[in-house]
Amino acid sequence: MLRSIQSSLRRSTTGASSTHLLRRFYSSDSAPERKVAVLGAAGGIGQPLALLMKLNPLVSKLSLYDIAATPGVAADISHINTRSEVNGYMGEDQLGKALEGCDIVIIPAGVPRKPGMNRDDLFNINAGIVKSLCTAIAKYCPHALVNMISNPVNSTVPIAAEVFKKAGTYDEKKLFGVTMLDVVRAKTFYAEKAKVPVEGVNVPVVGGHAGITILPLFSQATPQANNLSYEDIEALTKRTQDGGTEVVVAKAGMGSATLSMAYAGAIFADACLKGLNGVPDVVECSFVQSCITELPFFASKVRLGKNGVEEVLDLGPLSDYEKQGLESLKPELKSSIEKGIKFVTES
Ligand SMILES: NC(=O)c1ccc[n+]([C@@H]2O[C@H](COP(=O)([O-])OP(=O)(O)OC[C@H]3O[C@@H](n4cnc5c(N)ncnc54)[C@H](O)[C@@H]3O)[C@@H](O)[C@H]2O)c1
Ligand SMILES: O=C(O)C[C@H](O)C(=O)O
Repeated sequence: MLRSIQSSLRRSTTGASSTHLLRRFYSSDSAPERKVAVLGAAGGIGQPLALLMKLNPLVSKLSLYDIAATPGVAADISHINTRSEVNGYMGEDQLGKALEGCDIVIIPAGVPRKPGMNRDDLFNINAGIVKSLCTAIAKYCPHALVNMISNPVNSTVPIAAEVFKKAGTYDEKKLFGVTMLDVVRAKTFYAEKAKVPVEGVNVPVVGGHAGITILPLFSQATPQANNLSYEDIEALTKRTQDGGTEVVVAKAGMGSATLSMAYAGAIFADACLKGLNGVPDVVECSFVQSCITELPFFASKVRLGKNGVEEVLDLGPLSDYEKQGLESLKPELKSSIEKGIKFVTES
């Protein structure tokens, strides 16, 4: 069981050949030392994500930080028989220690949605949390890759960028909004509808991470299914855009996606680790600083390398339906980005 989770973590869009490469070059004995921190580690996402990162043989030190309950989570996870040393840190005065020497910082800290809310309704609380955590990152591990999970991602990523700019540490190659859950959902929904095994499916998802800003590119899905109508594609697009709300409604006041998010976050962090370690051709979708549209941040396929973002890949050929979706999402995404920027520049 443990081995099969580990081997699925080793798999990425690069597929079986990278699994083979990793086995050859990055067994836990020869993998470089990598410290990964999870901020918000005692939360609904934080706990299963910490567990999955503990199972990742590319991690040598796992640092679990939260404002409450981390000693218990860390003690529990530390008994698992894998490579990494686990340490728990609780409260602001331990944040520096949690971050020192980090290669990757994953941030799922902040409040989740309740039914009837949209992601932007979380801005007032989460913007401040993200700002203070990023201020500490700039001070204690300015060279770390940052994987931002806290919502609204369309605004929290620009907030992080502005905090780092103010501190003089901003490197656009190292800041990632985690949109992997949209890809995970698009793959599942597409595989179900096209009746193909999900393991072999890939679907790029571009734009942002809220409602219509989430734009799955089913015209580029692999394998291409001939059995899907225009209406099927419309329905799949809508379901992917509303995937978060589907979970919020089903949880009925008990929060939003945690388990699937932990899975998605672990896959994305694993891809970042592989990139840092020099594994070639690691490509995943992420919300990053971008020139591929007129918007300063945009989610698209990104090639990961030793310094973080190696290349932001362009959108490729879009169907007319996707072209329309792209134009429709721009005003909302632009305003969420500007809201994040202003939160820091005007404070
Ligand atoms: N990017 C995505 O695809 C995606 C998916 C799901 C959820 N989310 C977002 O992730 C965030 C967390 O969701 P959750 O379900 O884990 O929430 P949760 O309430 O279960 O956990 C959040 C954790 O953050 C901690 N926290 C609060 N302030 C903190 C601070 N200053 N420093 C460190 N930790 C702090 C809390 O103590 C708590 O343990 C939410 O904003 C949610 O909307 C994003
Ligand atoms: O929907 C949410 O509020 C959480 C997250 O962004 C998701 O997509 O599941």
